[in-house]
Amino acid sequence: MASQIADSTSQKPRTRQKVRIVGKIRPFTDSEIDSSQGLPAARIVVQKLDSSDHVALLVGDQTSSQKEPYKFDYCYEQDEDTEKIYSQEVKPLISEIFQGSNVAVLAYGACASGKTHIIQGSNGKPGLASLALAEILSKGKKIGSSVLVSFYEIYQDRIYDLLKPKQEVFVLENNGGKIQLRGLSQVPVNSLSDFNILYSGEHNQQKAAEKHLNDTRHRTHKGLTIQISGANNDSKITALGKMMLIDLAGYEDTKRMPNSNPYLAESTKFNNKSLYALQNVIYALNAKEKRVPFREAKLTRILQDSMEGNNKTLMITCVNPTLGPDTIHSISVSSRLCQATKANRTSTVEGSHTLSAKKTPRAKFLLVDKKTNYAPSAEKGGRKLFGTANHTPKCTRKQETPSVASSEPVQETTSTVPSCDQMQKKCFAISNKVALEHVPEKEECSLHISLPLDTSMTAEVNQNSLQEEITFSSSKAIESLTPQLEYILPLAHHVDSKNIGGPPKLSDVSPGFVVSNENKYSPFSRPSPPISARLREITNTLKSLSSTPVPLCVKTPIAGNICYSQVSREPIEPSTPSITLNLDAEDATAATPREVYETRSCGLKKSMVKEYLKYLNTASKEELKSLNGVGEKRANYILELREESPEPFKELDDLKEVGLSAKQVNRMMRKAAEALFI
Ligand SMILES: Nc1ncnc2c1ncn2[C@@H]1O[C@H](COP(=O)(O)OP(=O)(O)OP(=O)(O)O)[C@@H](O)[C@H]1O
Repeated sequence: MASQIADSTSQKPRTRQKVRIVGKIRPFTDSEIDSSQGLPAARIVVQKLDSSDHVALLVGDQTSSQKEPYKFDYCYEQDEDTEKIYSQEVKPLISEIFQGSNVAVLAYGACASGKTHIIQGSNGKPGLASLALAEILSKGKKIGSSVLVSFYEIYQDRIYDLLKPKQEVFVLENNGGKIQLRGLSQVPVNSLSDFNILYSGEHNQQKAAEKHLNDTRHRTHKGLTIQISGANNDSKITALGKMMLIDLAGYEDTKRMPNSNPYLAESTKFNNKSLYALQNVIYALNAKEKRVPFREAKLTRILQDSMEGNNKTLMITCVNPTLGPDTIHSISVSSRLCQATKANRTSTVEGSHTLSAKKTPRAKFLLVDKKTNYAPSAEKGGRKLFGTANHTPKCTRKQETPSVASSEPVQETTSTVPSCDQMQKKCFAISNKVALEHVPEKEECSLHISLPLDTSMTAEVNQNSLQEEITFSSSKAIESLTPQLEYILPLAHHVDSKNIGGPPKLSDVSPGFVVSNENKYSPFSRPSPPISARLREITNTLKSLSSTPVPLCVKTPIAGNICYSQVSREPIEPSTPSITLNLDAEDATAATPREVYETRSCGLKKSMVKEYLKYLNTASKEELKSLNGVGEKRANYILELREESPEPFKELDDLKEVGLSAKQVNRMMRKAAEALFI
């Protein structure tokens, strides 16, 4: 092939991306040469871009009129063989796995672009798998570690063990977030010949040269995992790093496929969906996005622990020199992944690659398959309505999250309203004081206050610091703590309203009187009520903020020095913590009704989100289907996720895993909130 290497341009070297993307142009095959009656004309040119290895691929007419070429980290040309790719790209990664890192090597491209040849080898030439394994075995022997291999394929988004026929493999996430493949066999390998027997054994796929184009079984993703194990002092096997090599299924535009084989079209659709998912992951990693959508497909789930963190990934985009539309698509996608940044997430998708931009619709680059319920990306940079449930709440108006009832953008304003953080600190300060001080017995009385379910404050304070009693030693102390009490007392309303009809007022709190809550709730003592009921409770509390509190504190005379109350209350789910206050606190700071309102609203939003996520993590299929935006398929997928991980939804962002966009989540939560006011 005639290729030109042009001199470097003025372009600066690009920042190193997380996923390295190189191209490999395969040589023309005999049949291609035969059909063109001689060596076909070169239609692809590799141009060096800068002093680093970065290159541009000029394809077809672009050689003469190219404005923006397809950029790659590097590209191997037709005459460069797999050994060269191995020594330049893969061998340097092997030392990393001996230091505990994981590495993924992916062969991506259109059908017949040379992916299997690169990974598995063909025509007597070894592929990357054998070359890497030989090196790993030799290194491993030197340090006394052993090598285990697994071999699997992903067919229609299901994983099968290729070393154990018909054995399905399940991706699970343990409590520590580690990915585990249940049912996948790991076979110890001591020599390259052992490996070759396994690799080309009867369970293995057909070799590249023997593939039948109409065979659906060869259109699968095929993965090989080489795991290194060491022995620690207790002789327990300890896993070091691993290398995953994946021969991805070829990308094919299903619209161009003949209708004759519906099974083939179906499996191709699955393959493409998982390829989109993979592209989304690579894009997110290279653009250093906060959220990487590993859960979109089994393929990406498997790769998660080899791609995230400091692990390294190499993607080799195989290029068929005949340059069909699928090859152009693969080149275009790879180039964009290579240049992924947060800023060009949307702007580059339309791209200026005239040739591909028209033929590669934006949706495909955004890698969202709208028909799929499990592979959506919906990365639209949408505003979060509620923020995330497990973040420290921020009540100042400098937040990005509008209120439940309003979808108006939140203005950034300066305000004296304290944040939830500040309020929490106040409460911590109060409770800490109690722990330190002994109140003179004669003057003491107790105020037991249970906070409503999961206010922002209780979530943080409950488990560690709060006591069951608030003890007042004198009227002076009550005065000094007035601002805090104004904040805390209304919180008792949630519990108290059932029996005493309203929150205690400040005037009820005085030495010699007790306001108490005798209930001892445990959040785990009984099943949670339906989410609608719980949300209604939250809303009631919110409503109470806008109404004048009714003085309904129960006062009981002091018996001796011990203050107690006989207020009977129904236990209410979930547990509401009690707090202990000391009125001698000297560092009391002001809390205005506005502060109270801001703080509580923030807590309510957080509570609502938390309850909603808890519901998604525990509800039955039918219950899930009753939610706005959840149908049969999505409910099934949620159940599937719950099988893989005990608590798949930890924050609102996780709902994107089931194909909900930020906008949909926003709508979902708003609907839930609205329902409470009907
Ligand atoms: N570097 C190479 N040198 C010689 N022949 C090659 C090379 N790469 C690929 N080929 C040949 O090209 C043909 C297609 O290659 P291969 O089967 O590896 O493609 P593929 O991308 O894996 O295809 P599919 O997507 O259908 O699985 C094979 O006949 C293979 O032998």
